[in-house]
Amino acid sequence: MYVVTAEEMRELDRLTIEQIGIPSLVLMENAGRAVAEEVFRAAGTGRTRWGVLVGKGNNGADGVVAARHLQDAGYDVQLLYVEDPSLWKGESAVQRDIAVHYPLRSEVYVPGAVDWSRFDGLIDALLGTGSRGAPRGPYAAIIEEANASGLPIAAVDIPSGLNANTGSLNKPCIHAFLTVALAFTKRGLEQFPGAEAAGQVIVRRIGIPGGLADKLGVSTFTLTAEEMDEKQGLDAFRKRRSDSHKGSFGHLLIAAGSRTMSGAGVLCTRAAIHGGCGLVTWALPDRISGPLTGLVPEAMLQPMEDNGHGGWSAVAAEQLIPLTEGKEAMVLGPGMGRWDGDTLWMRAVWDQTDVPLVVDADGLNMMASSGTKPWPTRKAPVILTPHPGEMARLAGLTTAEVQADRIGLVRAFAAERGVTLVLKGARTVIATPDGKVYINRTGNSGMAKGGSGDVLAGLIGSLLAQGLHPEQAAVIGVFLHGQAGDRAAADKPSYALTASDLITYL
Ligand SMILES: NC(=O)C1=CN([C@@H]2O[C@H](COP(=O)(O)OP(=O)(O)OC[C@H]3O[C@@H](n4cnc5c(N)ncnc54)[C@H](OP(=O)(O)O)[C@@H]3O)[C@@H](O)[C@H]2O)[C@@H](O)CC1
Ligand SMILES: Nc1ncnc2c1ncn2[C@@H]1O[C@H](COP(=O)(O)OP(=O)(O)O)[C@@H](O)[C@H]1O
Ligand SMILES: [K+]
Repeated sequence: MYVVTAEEMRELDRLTIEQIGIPSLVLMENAGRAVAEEVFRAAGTGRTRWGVLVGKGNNGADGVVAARHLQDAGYDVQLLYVEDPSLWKGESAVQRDIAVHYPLRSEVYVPGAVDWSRFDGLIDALLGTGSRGAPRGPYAAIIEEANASGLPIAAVDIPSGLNANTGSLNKPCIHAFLTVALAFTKRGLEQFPGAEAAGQVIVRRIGIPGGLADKLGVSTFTLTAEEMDEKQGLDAFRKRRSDSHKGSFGHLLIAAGSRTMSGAGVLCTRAAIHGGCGLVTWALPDRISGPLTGLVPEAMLQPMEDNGHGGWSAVAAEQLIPLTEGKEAMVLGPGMGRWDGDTLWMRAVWDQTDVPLVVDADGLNMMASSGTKPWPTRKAPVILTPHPGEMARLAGLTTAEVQADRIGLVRAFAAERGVTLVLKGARTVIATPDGKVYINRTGNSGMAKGGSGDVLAGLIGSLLAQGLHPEQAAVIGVFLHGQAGDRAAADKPSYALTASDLITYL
């Protein structure tokens, strides 16, 4: 499903009106009716007294249309114009005049003078994709009063105050239980905290052809079931040929684990096996290999030169590099720890191997320690799987700066570095080197626990080793990882979920 920016949405509106010839008022009528239908579906015949907060732009005009349809359905509707509508122009003025003749009841908002107990719910038609910066003047005041009223709020297109492109919230911002996104969902509705402020997001067609988004070059998508099956080939990938053997499904090398973080290696290796690859070799410091023998009986262990404390510092890059021969992919980083000179070590592995590579955790930190100058593009593909803290180190930003515009950041970073980038956290985003971005919707907060990321790295490595394209491996890996979390959370309380459960439910 396409995900658009405010600018893309305006362009899609314009193309539909000017090139296809659908009048703007028709789109508006479709939009307002769709909002009314969704509010009616949510509120039923129990909550029938609705206040509609109307701004002066097209978002407000959509709200007036919705008010008409709700009144027709038997609701008791009241328009609250945020400013005196007598000066309004264009389609807002058209809708205002229709409201007079319809008639709809209306009043002009006076701060502090609204008796909110008159309503069972509110429709937020204050600001949409034409909004700039934090809501000002009476817009700010009415948003604060509406939130404080405790009434359920349904937002038209986006909650007013939301940054439609990033998902960050201006002060104040409407907190809705339902958002009816018109024509396409917006980036800001798909990333937190915007996703929280939006409540349930329902996308309704309003007459803008879906194919127009493709023509315009919209390249951000949510991972729906359709996207997974038809475009990413999830179903096809899951079917294993009857005459296959372990050699058919690739051999993965994992460099992971050290004395205090041996579990990271265990989880990564187990996840790789459950992810379907034929053979897994786990390289680990010699001292910890003894105690771990048998913990993952399906994997082959490759004990490495030990630093005397179960760490990696004594392993020369030249000892790891030959192990990549005959392997279809490598995962490097989970639980490896850090040591003096590890950045150069990592750089040697980067330069001197030609297996597809998944870099996670300490592998990412080793890269970040060399500064923000991009490393040369490898011959074989690279997938980086940072959480926001690791991403901040890689990009030379603060974590807050990373989170402020996750989609914009990953798209630019993946293109600049020529890598596939998986920025983890609720609504993980995946960017490809050629400019596509996918937003994942599976997963839950039960997965916010140490070890979940190690499982993801092993799973993505497993898919790469099976020959999937890096884009497919990253997208399918993230989707299945979250789906496993959701299946586990359906069987037990999410607080009790463990990283090991993710593997069981893959
Ligand atoms: N045919 C179409 O185009 C279709 C459009 N559709 C609908 O239109 C919506 C977009 O409408 P839009 O472009 O008119 O902008 P909108 O979000 O209503 O508000 C802009 C107004 O608010 C003001 N304003 C801005 N920022 C502000 C702030 N921070 N604080 C206070 N005021 C602020 C700004 O005034 P200004 O500051 O410029 O004087 C301007 O007048 C879209 O989300 C969808 O619902 C659908 O019906 C489908 C067909
Ligand atoms: N609230 C959440 N909703 C969905 N997924 C989550 C949530 N919190 C964490 N996750 C997922 O769990 C994993 C955690 O990875 P990471 O932070 O690297 O943990 P660790 O390094 O401890 O294994 C990521 O895939 C992340 O997207
Ligand atoms: K709105």
